[in-house]
Amino acid sequence: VRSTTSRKVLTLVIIRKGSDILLGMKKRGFGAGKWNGFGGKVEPGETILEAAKRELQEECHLRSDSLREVGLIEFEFKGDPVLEETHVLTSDVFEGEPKETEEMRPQWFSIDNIPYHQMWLGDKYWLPLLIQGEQFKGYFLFEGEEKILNYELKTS
Ligand SMILES: CSc1nc2ncnc(N)c2[nH]1
Repeated sequence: VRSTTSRKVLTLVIIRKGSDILLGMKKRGFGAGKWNGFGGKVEPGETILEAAKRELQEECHLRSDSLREVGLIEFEFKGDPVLEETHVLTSDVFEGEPKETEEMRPQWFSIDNIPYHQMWLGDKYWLPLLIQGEQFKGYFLFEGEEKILNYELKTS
């Protein structure tokens, strides 16, 4: 049993186009300097889906009405009692062109050229499952941003 005092609910959206995926270079704040999916906190009164759509629009000006939740990942950071409950959603149906914002610089990556060395360490474990169309549940225990102490990952 993992005794954490609270959970933060986050979304993480991966948009696909053929054999490419869209990632954003985080320009400031938590995770700055890493390529990541688009997303952030779920506000009170928002559903996961509403939050994911909002963040996608805010962070790169894409609109999608067909986001599907395909993964649930718990990120824990040693020493930090808040557990990040991250809902991973994806779609290949969207409108608009990705636009750079203050938060994120978007870029398309071929799925066989994903910049894992510039991403969160756990991504190389679960992102391939998303690309293969699997549903998954995971738990990652980080120590700082550059070390994974333990992880579990299963397809469901
Ligand atoms: C959307 S916020 C976020 N926190 C994360 N922690 C670890 N790995 C990630 N990919 C993360 N994304």
